[in-house]
Amino acid sequence: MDDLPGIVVTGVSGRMGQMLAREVTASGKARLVGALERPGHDWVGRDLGACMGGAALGVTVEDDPLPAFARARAVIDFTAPAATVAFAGLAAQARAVHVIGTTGLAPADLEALEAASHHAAIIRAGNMSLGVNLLAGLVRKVAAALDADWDIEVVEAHHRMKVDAPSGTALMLGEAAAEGRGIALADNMESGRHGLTGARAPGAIGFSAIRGGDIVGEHDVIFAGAGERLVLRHVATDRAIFARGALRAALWGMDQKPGQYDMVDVLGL
Ligand SMILES: NC(=O)C1=CN([C@@H]2O[C@H](COP(=O)(O)OP(=O)(O)OC[C@H]3O[C@@H](n4cnc5c(N)ncnc54)[C@H](OP(=O)(O)O)[C@@H]3O)[C@@H](O)[C@H]2O)C=CC1
Ligand SMILES: O=C(O)C1=N[C@H](C(=O)O)C[C@H](O)C1
Repeated sequence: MDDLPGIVVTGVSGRMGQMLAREVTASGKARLVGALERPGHDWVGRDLGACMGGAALGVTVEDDPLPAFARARAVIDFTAPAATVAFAGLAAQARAVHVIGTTGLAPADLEALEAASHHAAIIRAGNMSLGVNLLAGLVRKVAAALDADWDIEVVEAHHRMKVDAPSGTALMLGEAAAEGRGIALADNMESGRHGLTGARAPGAIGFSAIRGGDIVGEHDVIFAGAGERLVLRHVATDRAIFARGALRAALWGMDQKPGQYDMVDVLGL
C-alpha cells in the first residue's frame, strides 16, 4: 500500500472533491496523501472520512498546499480558476503532475498554466469522461463532412450551482466543430441570444445553457440542415465518470515529461 503513488485532492469538500477522494481511496492504484481546503474551512484539521460522513480515512484535511504537494506524485484539482492558477505554480515547484478539471479559465489563466507546464506535466480537460472525449472526435468528423449550410448549435444543461457558462465541455465540443469546419471558434461564436437578435450569422457556432436542479451534465451538438437535423448527445448521470478519468490522467501523467496534455493524450484517442 505504501508503495502506491501519492495523490492530493484540492477543494476536497466540493461535489467533485469528495467524489475524487472516494475514487482515489477505493482504486487500489494510488494513495490519498493529502486533502486540501481553504484556510478557515470547517473541515480543516479534521479526518476527511468523518467529514464526508463515513469511517475515518486517516487523512487530515489541510489548508497549506505546498507541503501536501511535496509528498505527492500528482494533484487532482477541480476547484475555481483563481485557485487552479495558484495551485499550478505550487505543483510546478513540487514537480507534481497537475490534473485540472476546473472550467471557466480566462486567457490570462491559461498563460499562467503554460508557464507552470515547463516544470511539471499538466493535464487539463473541460470534461474527463471517456464518452465526451469520444464525442468530440465524432463532432470534428461530422463538422468536416458537412458544409457551412448546416448550422451548428451546442446546447448544455447543468445543475443550479454551476457558476460558468458555456460549460467547459460545450467549449470543447464547439472547438471540435470549429476544427472540423476549419474555422476559428473565437471568430464564430454566438451565445446568449436575447431580444431582437437579427438572423443567425452564417457559419456561426451557437451556444445555449440550461441551469436547474441536480442535472449532472448533458450536451447536445445539433447540426441543423435544410429538411434534416443531426443531433449528437452525451448524458452524464454520475460524477464518478469525471473522477475515474481524472485518476487515470494522474497515473498516466506520472510517466510524462513536463508539458501540457489533455484527455485525448491520456486515452490515446
Ligand atoms: N473537467 C471535468 O470533467 C469536470 C469539471 N468540473 C469543474 O470542476 C470545478 C468544481 O466543480 P464542483 O466540484 O461542482 O464545484 P464545488 O463548488 O462543489 O467545489 C469547488 C471546491 O473548490 C474549492 N475552492 C474554490 N475556490 C477556492 C480557492 N480559491 N481556494 C481553495 N479552494 C477553493 C471550494 O471551496 P469553498 O466551498 O470554500 O469555496 C470547493 O471545495 C468547476 O469548475 C466545474 O466546472 C466539474 C465536473 C467535471
Ligand atoms: O460543473 C459541472 O458540474 C461540470 N462541469 C464541466 C463542464 O463545465 O463542462 C464538466 C461536466 O459537464 C460537469
